[in-house]
Amino acid sequence: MKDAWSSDEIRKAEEPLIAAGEPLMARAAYGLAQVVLREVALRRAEGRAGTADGARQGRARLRGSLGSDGLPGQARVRPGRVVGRRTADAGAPGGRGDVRGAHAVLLVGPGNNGGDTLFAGAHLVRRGMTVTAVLASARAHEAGLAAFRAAGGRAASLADVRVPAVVELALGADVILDGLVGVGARGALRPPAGGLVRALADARDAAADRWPYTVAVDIPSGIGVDDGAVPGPVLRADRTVTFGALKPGLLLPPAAQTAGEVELVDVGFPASPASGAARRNGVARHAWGTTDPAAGRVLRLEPADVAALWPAPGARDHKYTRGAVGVVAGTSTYPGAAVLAASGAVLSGAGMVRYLGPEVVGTRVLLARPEVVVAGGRVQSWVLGPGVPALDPDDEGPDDDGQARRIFGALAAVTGVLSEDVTGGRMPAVVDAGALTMLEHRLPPSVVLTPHAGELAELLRGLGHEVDRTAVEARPLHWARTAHQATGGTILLKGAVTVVAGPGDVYAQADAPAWTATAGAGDVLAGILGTLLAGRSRAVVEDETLAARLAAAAVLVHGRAAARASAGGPVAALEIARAVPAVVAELLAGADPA
Ligand SMILES: NC(=O)C1=CN([C@@H]2O[C@H](COP(=O)(O)OP(=O)(O)OC[C@H]3O[C@@H](n4cnc5c(N)ncnc54)[C@H](O)[C@@H]3O)[C@@H](O)[C@H]2O)[C@@H](O)CC1
Ligand SMILES: Nc1ncnc2c1ncn2[C@@H]1O[C@H](COP(=O)(O)OP(=O)(O)O)[C@@H](O)[C@H]1O
Ligand SMILES: [K+]
Repeated sequence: MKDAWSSDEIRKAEEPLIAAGEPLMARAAYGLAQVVLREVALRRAEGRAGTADGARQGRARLRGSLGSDGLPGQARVRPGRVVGRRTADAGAPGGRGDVRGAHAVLLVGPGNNGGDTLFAGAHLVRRGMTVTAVLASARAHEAGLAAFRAAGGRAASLADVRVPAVVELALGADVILDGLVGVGARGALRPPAGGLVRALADARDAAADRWPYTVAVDIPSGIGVDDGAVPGPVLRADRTVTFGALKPGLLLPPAAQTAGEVELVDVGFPASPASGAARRNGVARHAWGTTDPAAGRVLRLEPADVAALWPAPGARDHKYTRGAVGVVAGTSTYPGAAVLAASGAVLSGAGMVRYLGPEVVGTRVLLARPEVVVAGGRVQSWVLGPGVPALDPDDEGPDDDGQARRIFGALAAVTGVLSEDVTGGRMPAVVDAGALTMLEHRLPPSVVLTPHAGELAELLRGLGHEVDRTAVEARPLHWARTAHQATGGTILLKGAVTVVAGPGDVYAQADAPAWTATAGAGDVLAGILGTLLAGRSRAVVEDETLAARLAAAAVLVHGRAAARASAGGPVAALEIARAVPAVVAELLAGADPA
């Protein structure tokens, strides 16, 4: 599990170590320099191994690895992907490659983030690189600047060289280090750093793959460290080298999409933040109800976590103990969603899937998945709403084949409004698509709402918030938490990075390739989640934080299945469902089904 520490927790971790004289900055700078040396050497070596044109190719390969649209990854790299922990002085794999003559440009701010960058720059100079530091403020870290100059680095003030000249300098470099601000940043980058970064970001967009490899120091300068916002200009990085612990903004959208691959340098922090034990004992729950973006941890599940959560059957299980999923999805106009949701549920291993809906749709579901029982009966979770039109209060007789009536009935049951005798009682549910417009009662956290940004904006508007899709995309964590507080339900906000917010920790999952953004993919996810909730139905009702964990697990499996089905190319929603069994098998076997 990836665990992000807030800027306050970073400070609290640093204080005793600095007081004890631990050389944190030296470790950070050394680790940063090793990564830069490794990446520069790697790209050079790749170029040299090529044709007679190798030298030129080598130079081209030193350039950034983002797509021409600027988004990291798209089909190639998952946004905000976090690569393994690396100790500052271990291995130094890049240390042995030839980097002589390569040119680095350092963007240096006034604080310790600039200090890290200058000390790292000194290492690069000593390894034979030509390094130019652009000092964006009147102040710079004194000892760092002295060490950099003593090593032979050149430093120029932004006030003297001006922004256009820095852009030219950057375009001619092999690698750029963004050390303007780190965890001490507050709000959008102010002038002159803000203007410099805006110009560099524009130049990066225009230059596309001719832009130099860009490394963010600790964080991409200008992101919201704790909430993942992008309040102003940010120079997107190919790689972020972060110190001591991950920061929430490196996991959360939209900031995570500016970080490239994230690499952690161990500077000697403890294994968990100082407040971690207290938070795990429920302080986050007490803090719940505030809009403090730092309340609750920001986590990312990894394959081993999902394997531990997955309700794999034992020898004594039978289909009823494993959980039946009730699916209310699709209408005669939109029958496909029913097939996709039911397939997602069946192929993730439900004991049984029951389908409730018009006969014509039930027939199609049976044709695709003969395992489905097209009849009512006891279930352990509901999947409500895929392919069901939104409720229109002005339309007296919606053309929904009675699906809204069925959904209202199930929602009354899962919220405890109807008695157990009639319906089976409180149980977990997935509320998707049209069912998101049918919420009448306060929800328990065992009900997981699965909107995309547009649907969440609509839901929030119905609750009196002035918000549109763009606003939700700008602050997904904030709006997911707001919706959780307003409805009581757990919110799974879909996107390239999916955010899950419930009564406790927040999950930010980045498992799917961009090809997943295709009609019907969300219906499959609803089915997968329905199976996970049914498999642990009672526990989900009893432990109010479990639904969010299972929701994050469903997102991981869905994303990995999409990646497998895509194999770098287009993917159809039903193929995502078909890839689920192999992904689950690999997870349970302890493998990483990347
Ligand atoms: N304290 C330490 O010994 C360590 C700190 N580390 C580094 O130190 C960083 C934190 O250092 P600092 O606390 O000095 O803070 P930063 O260097 O992150 O930034 C603070 C400086 O930036 C300015 N600033 C803040 N917000 C700004 C904005 N929106 N626009 C423009 N300027 C802004 C402030 O006026 C201040 O001068 C970490 O991110 C990390 O890189 C690492 O070296 C590990 C050890
Ligand atoms: N850019 C992206 N990269 C990766 N996954 C994405 C991206 N955009 C959307 N997704 C995922 O694709 C799925 C789309 O679901 P949704 O919008 O509900 O579609 P539908 O309702 O048609 O099934 C979600 O799982 C979402 O997280
Ligand atoms: K930075």
